[in-house]
Amino acid sequence: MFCRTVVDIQNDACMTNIEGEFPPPTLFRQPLYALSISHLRSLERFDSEIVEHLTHTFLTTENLPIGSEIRRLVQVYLSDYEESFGKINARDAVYNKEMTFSRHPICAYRLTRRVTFLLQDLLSHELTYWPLQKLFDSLRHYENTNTNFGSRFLETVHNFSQQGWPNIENLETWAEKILRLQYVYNLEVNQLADGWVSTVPSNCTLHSFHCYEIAWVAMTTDQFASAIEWLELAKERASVDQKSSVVFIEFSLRNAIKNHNFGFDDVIKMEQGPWFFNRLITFVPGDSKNATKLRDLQYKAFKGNKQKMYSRINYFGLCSGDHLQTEREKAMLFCWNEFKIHPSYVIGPVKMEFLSQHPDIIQMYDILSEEEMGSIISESDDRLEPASSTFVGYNTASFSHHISQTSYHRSLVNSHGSFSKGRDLERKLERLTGLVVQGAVSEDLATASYSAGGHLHPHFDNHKYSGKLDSEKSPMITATFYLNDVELGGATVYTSAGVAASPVKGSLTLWFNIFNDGSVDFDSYHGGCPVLIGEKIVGNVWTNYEYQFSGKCGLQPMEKYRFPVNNEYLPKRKK
Ligand SMILES: O=C(O)CCC(=O)C(=O)O
Ligand SMILES: [Fe+2]
Repeated sequence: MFCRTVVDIQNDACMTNIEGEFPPPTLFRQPLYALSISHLRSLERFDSEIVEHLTHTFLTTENLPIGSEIRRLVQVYLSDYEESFGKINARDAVYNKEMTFSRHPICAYRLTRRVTFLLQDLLSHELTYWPLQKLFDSLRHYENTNTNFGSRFLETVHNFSQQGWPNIENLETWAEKILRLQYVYNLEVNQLADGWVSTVPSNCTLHSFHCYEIAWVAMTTDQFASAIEWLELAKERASVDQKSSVVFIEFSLRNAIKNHNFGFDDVIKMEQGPWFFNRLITFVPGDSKNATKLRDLQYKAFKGNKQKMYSRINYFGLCSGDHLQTEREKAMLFCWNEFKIHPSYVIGPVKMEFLSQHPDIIQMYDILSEEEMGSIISESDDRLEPASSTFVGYNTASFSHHISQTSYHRSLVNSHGSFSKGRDLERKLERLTGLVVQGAVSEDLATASYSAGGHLHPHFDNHKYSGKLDSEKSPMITATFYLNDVELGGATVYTSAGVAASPVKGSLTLWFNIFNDGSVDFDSYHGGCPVLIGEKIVGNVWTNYEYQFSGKCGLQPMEKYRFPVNNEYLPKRKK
């Protein structure tokens, strides 16, 4: 449960059930406003249409008498919208704008919140507190309904309601995503709240109560250091914006500090979760600002360590642009034109690059056509579903923390099934690898789509149906196709190999998940970094081992597969 303001949270009714005012419309399928960029875009379009209606009605004062509650609620909605445009007039904003809120995590948070809370306030007033369900039933007769806003407004609301209403869970997921961006990329809370995402500014800022709400989600997912930081910021902002109770925030802050200190252990601190500070926090105001986050200490101490337990640490660094390969490893990397791998490339070679040698991780560029990418993306849109833990092998990833359990598969959506261009991709992969890819050998092409804040924790690609890591069922090779340009963030990182692949549209990365004896190679451990701005859509093809090489073995166990360069295997690296 997520209350809208600090003032509300002090109110018992809010604690019981804010959703009680509007029981969730069970009739409608749950939309994915926090996960799917296309759903989010439709929310943004709806918001913009609402603003158009409201500004229009606003001009006719007799519909909204000065001093009336309905006028106040309209004003609240419009000024919330205007704020996201740097205070320009809503009427101008709505005509000038492109779809920009959906790309940006703070704007998307504000957008989702505006429709979830502010529009519902408005509707509940306008429509005399009917539960939404009833409202929608009655809207079938909206032609005869006389409202302040006119029947076209209700038509817009009605049409949107067919696809489902945003709810508190969507908003919590946005808060989780903002927390994840902060945590992985080590962003400053006050910069985020000023609308900055890494180096990119925006007009979408956060008030004291927004900061409080984010802190609340941090607390419920045990991210103590972040909870304390967001509460400190909420307190600072409340004393300026006067929009929430400083006393109440202080109360929550004491609570967060108590919880932090209760879980913190000085003796084993370097083994503790990175969501603590490096020492106990006192109740002296601002004390946490002089403490260091364990995340930072641990990163300094353990980065580049190839053991699995440090994969999370490497993930932070690689996502943030650090290179964790040694100078020797880097010296072995290069690009080349590959024309010998298949006769079809003799005249038009493929541009290839070693991102890592030993383990071989390759990126190949300009592999997909616009038509192929467009077709796959549009087909994915029709069958989005939140990623399930079995599909992407989450159960093999190491995590011991609530943050991962809850937000793990709440940050991206998958689409599977048969794609009309799926066979084309398989055929290309056969030419590029010499492996049999078509038919039962591979999983069907599956896409994963991430909106801002979406990520995939480091993991092995094990077979989607096997509960445990099983070499016979592990894909031998993974090909990840990048189907769009990501504005910022969203690299694929290999936490043991210490390298990141940029999601370049039309390219693919290719790597081996197993050794030549079929056992799993830990160097294949990888994850998808959170998207900072924009969206990321990838297509994965997993080609299995058992069909390719049953009965074959290498001269030695646990040898890595190699990728030839114009038909020649490069000399092995000396240990
Ligand atoms: O999105 C990425 O960068 C990686 C995707 C991936 O590893 C997976 O879907 O298993
Ligand atoms: Fe993967």
